[in-house]
Amino acid sequence: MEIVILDGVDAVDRTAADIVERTVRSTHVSIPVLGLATGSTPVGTYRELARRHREEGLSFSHCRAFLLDEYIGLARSAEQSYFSFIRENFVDHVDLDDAAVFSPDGEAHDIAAEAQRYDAAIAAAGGIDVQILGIGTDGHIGFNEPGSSLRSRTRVKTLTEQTRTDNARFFDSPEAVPHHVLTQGLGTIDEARHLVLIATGESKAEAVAAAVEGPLSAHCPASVIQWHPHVSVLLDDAAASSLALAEYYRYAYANKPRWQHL
Ligand SMILES: N[C@@H]1[C@@H](O)[C@H](O)[C@@H](COP(=O)(O)O)O[C@@H]1O
Repeated sequence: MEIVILDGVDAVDRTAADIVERTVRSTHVSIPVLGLATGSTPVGTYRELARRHREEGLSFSHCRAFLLDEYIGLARSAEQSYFSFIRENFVDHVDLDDAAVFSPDGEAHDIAAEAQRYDAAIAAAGGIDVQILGIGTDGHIGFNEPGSSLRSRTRVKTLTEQTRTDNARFFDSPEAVPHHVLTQGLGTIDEARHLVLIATGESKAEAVAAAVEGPLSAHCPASVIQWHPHVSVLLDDAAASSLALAEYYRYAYANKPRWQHL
């Protein structure tokens, strides 16, 4: 696990974009599979990737993408659905084929079957090469709320009131935020080959400290990243402000061997 404390949100966006770009341009991977997160944190990364597409010829036409999660009971066409969110904030601005962008169907009649189908689709694509992750203020990744099994697969979860309140800003009223979601499990996420967790702002500081320096525990689902062999945690100063070993992380990154990528 590498913890990188960067100078401002733009640097976080650029560094996350660098990692995605490296995967997309890799000659070792014929069909790069991207794991996309929603929420406001990765929007700057997506904007930077779209800029590189426009100005630097970065092409996503050979890529596939899988979303982490979706609300249950919200039409895909609703502007708050993650299906719509990822198109508005990323897919519509690059040359990624819309048909190559997959997300759990929160309107499926048989939601348990849909969850299994989604895990199988990720496996059939060869797994995810690079997974972007945000983090909720209660330590969730995807929509894996506290108490999520560390080896869970894609399934239904009930949102905490904290998450519903945090996400109310995207809806007309707090009551409109769905109670249930379909989310990749922590075990599903753990199978991605590279996890890139990004967090900015002071509101994420406690959750980041619990995820990175706390015990590996279902109480803080994001702590599952400690178990993974290739993790980059990209933070601004505010999101890093509760880390006990911040000084060491800065020192280690500043002295990183030049031949080593994130
Ligand atoms: N399901 C998403 C998560 O994937 C995201 O990480 C989290 C944080 O969102 P934000 O980046 O807006 O703080 O929000 C939602 O709950």
